[in-house]
Amino acid sequence: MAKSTRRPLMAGNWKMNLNHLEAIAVVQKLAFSLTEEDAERVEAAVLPPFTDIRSVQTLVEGDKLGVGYGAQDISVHDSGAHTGEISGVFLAKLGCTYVVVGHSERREHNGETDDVVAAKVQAALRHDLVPILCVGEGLAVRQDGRHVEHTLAQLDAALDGLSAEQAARVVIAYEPVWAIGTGEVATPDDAQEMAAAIRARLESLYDGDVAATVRVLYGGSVKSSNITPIMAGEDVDGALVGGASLDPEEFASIVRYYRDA
Ligand SMILES: O=C[C@H](O)COP(=O)(O)O
Repeated sequence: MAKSTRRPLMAGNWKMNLNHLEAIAVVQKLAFSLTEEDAERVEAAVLPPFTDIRSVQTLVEGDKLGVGYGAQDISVHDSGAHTGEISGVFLAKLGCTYVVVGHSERREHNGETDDVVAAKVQAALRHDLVPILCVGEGLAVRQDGRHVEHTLAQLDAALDGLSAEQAARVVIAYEPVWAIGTGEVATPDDAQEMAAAIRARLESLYDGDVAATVRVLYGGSVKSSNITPIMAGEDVDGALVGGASLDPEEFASIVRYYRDA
């Protein structure tokens, strides 16, 4: 299956930015900036803080906006005595399509191990949410030339025990940690190298169309000025965008990357 059969996804991870009122303004501006052609060619989604999701849902559903949405994290549990945790049951009820799992910030600052990440992938799938599974190496690993091995080990751990049908529903985001929020963007060749390695690993793990259908995103200092060459990679199907997704016009320009392709 060729790249052209996979619908590009531009997902904006707002991280801990924008309150629920600001979220409404940003989503309205984003939807206003996107044309019908943009929406047909590229899927655009925002991943706001939990406290914004209800507002985004009301706006998107009420005005039938062509913008998807999801959450930035999910509990491994479905209910019970887990203070501060957010269940996939609640996210599904709020109409979320996506949930970010295994972001490097959570791995590093919240102690999320490969086992926790795998449990979160399973929690997402249990509630029909699409996990955007983040994998990627830090600077020292890259400098040692072990970036492919490291990233594929994270991938193997996160997908452990999934059936082909489950794996086919996952979106994978390759995010080299050294390129996140630093302005240091991986080259288009770096992004393509890892996206191809991820797809080859899926091919070896699963029969059928899994490797050909799974979307592999790149994340790390993506902007409208660098997205088009990154998207030229045969195995790169979109981007997980942090800082640049907070500006609706800039994010809309990223969604419109194809106009410069
Ligand atoms: O989830 C998004 C990534 O961490 C990239 O963030 P950034 O675009 O601000 O570098």
